[in-house]
Amino acid sequence: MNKWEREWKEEQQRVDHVVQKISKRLSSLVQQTSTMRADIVEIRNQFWEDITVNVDDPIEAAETYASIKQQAEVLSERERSHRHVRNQLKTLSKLQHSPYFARIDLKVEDEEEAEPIYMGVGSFFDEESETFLIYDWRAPISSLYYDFSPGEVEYRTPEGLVKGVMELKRQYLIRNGHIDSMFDTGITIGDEMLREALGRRSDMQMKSIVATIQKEQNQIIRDERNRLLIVQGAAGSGKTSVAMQRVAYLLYRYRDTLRPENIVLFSPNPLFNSYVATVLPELGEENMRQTTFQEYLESQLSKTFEVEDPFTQLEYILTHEDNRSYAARIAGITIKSSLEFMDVIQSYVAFLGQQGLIFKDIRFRDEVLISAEAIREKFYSFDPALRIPNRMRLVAEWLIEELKEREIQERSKSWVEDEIELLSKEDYLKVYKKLRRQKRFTDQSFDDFDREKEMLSSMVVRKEFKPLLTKVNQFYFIDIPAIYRQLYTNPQFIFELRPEWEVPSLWEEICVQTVEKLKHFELAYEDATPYLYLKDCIEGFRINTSVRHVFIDEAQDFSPFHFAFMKQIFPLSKLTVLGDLNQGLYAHNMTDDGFTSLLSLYDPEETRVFKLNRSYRSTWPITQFTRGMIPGGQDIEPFQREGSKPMVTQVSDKQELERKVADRIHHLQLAGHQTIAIICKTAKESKEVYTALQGKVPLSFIHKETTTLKKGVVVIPTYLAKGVEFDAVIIYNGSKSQYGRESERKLFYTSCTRAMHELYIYSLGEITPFISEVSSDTYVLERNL
Ligand SMILES: Nc1ncnc2c1ncn2[C@@H]1O[C@H](COP(=O)(O)OP(=O)(O)OP(=O)(O)O)[C@@H](O)[C@H]1O
Repeated sequence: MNKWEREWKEEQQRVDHVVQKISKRLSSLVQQTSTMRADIVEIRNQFWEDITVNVDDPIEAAETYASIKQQAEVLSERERSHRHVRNQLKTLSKLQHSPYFARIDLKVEDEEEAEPIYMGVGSFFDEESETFLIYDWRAPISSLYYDFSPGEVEYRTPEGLVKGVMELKRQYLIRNGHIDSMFDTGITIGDEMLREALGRRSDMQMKSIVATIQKEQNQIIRDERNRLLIVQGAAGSGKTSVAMQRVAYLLYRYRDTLRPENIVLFSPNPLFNSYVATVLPELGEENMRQTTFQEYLESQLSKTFEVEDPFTQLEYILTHEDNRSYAARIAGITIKSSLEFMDVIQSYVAFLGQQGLIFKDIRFRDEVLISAEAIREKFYSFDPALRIPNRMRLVAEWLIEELKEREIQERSKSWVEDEIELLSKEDYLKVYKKLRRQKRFTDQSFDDFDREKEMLSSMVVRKEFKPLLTKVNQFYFIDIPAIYRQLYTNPQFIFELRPEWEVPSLWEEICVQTVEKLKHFELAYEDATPYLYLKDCIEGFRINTSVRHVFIDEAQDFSPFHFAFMKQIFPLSKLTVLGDLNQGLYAHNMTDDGFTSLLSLYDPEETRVFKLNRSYRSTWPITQFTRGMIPGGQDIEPFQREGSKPMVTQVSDKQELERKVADRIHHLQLAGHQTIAIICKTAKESKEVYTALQGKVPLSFIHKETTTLKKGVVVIPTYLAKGVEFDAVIIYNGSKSQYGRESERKLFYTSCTRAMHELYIYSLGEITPFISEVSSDTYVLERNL
């Protein structure tokens, strides 16, 4: 047995020892939880029995209160401990199979001997030996593993800086308590381990990367200082992975104060949400709140409008270029996404503070109770120095008082009597009981009838008025759609608001288009955020203060306006923004100013920008090929993982194309690939391809309502494939006619970069210039003409 084999054996013995300890602890914890649960149930049942409620005597009432409070505290303390034990159980069950993935031997300054530190997805403290048999990967000491190679090291703890020497850095792959592989690593976290992790086939769920986090990724994961973190990373550089590990890190680091519901992740589509949903549970943490910006918009606007989603907008951009109104629509998207447009709205709001607000009549049974004009007058009678939302609150209070008076007047109207006739027996009984309670019913009093009638009419009127009062409290009397529309009804109006604004040439047409849509209660995607912003400026911002961390993935799809709006609604939150400007698909990011506008929103002292240039997803040949398509692509570092060159096949007719693609799918399946995507430019093309291939190969069609990805072959438009990866990718038609415009370059690049192991591009007719420009050594060309 050589030295390495001996060491391997000793390591396996340690694994066995640790696993045994974990099993022992697990059984005692299981025992503990069941006792705890029984305790809690018992306390809950006895809660009221142990307390004598006496509220008549103030001294006794105070005692009762103290006793309730004490019982509640005991209960909540027990529940907390129960939760804690349950979490421990969850972590230990994971550690039992794979207790750790790395070890470092650290000799701390002034100490004689090096101490081995083992790292896993959670920590395990052995009470017998009073040592940590496993350290959590997020503990301060574990940072050494990610940040240093063997040699001199230092790390920060709450007590201060610790210096020392790392004598060994070792990695393991342990499955079911068995060491499958083990490497000693030098400079970075071993490429062998990484290669092995990246070489695996995709199974439609994102994985945790804790064992192989790279130094530059670790910095982002552990950053605690900055309010705004921007991560600009190449396709496949680990942005989403970093975001997920960062959430896990924050939940650990601030475990006493931060709960998963205080963190929100905005992702590009619901499919992506389900793709990443398993990462945190794999790390023993609960998922943060996941949503899409569209979901937020809908929650605020869907009662009033049919809100267009970003995919429909993109579908329009990609398929309607011959449309007469196309240029104005694109110009409108660009303008309405800019920070300048936010300034326009602010000027408009200032204007509205003086004049121009539009209100709705408050009507009741086809009669105007309070006219829009009266509300308008009231509003402008308040001190103009007060902000609009404050004046609106005063208007609402005034309206409620007015309505209360009207309510009394209404009781004597004839419709009330008719309604009383229609009342049910239960309603009568209610009134009767109420009168009795009030002791107003006498046995033979002659006015009993009048009292009953009075009460019945007030009941009938109140019931009808209640929704009116609720609506007033919710500011329904303000006509926000009309106010937003007013901004566009007269194209000259904007010059009055901001004479210095350089109004684009197509502004008139943009106005016509916007008004037309609004008339039908349709809100274009580019209008949704400006509309909400205007609404919030008038009604007051619906801010969320419980959210402490907002993550935005695929952030290149957010406009400067979106970012500024996000800052308003999450005022106490830190922001982690991850994106790749080369994958920007939407019209609003064609201006290419990147994250400059976002940077302008935060203090530079509290901001940090990270760049991730190493790309991990695809094999070396695929990244070599794709990086040639984009400006600055030479800075992307492909990861050394072998594979075949992408293949570009040119065909001359549709049948040939269908046949070739079907054949390719068979080959890929035979080669064992589990996830194969046929990526199309649009939903329209996806549908056609799906119809053409159906029956030839088993496949599923992914559309914007699809929420989970399954293994197998999928036909998918690029914008839904964003952020996701596949073993093999087929670009259905990478021809010049499909991807000929400069604005389609990023779309094409995004599609190609979804491939992990193999990439095939077919082209019906002339090949897209985005390929012809790339060095011909990076791909294999096949012409079937
Ligand atoms: N340190 C790492 N160790 C192991 N795998 C990694 C590491 N970093 C990234 N990966 C893998 O690389 C692939 C791409 O990662 P991820 O999806 O996070 O990248 P991305 O930058 O968000 O990509 P894109 O912008 O193209 O959607 C994933 O399979 C991920 O598991």
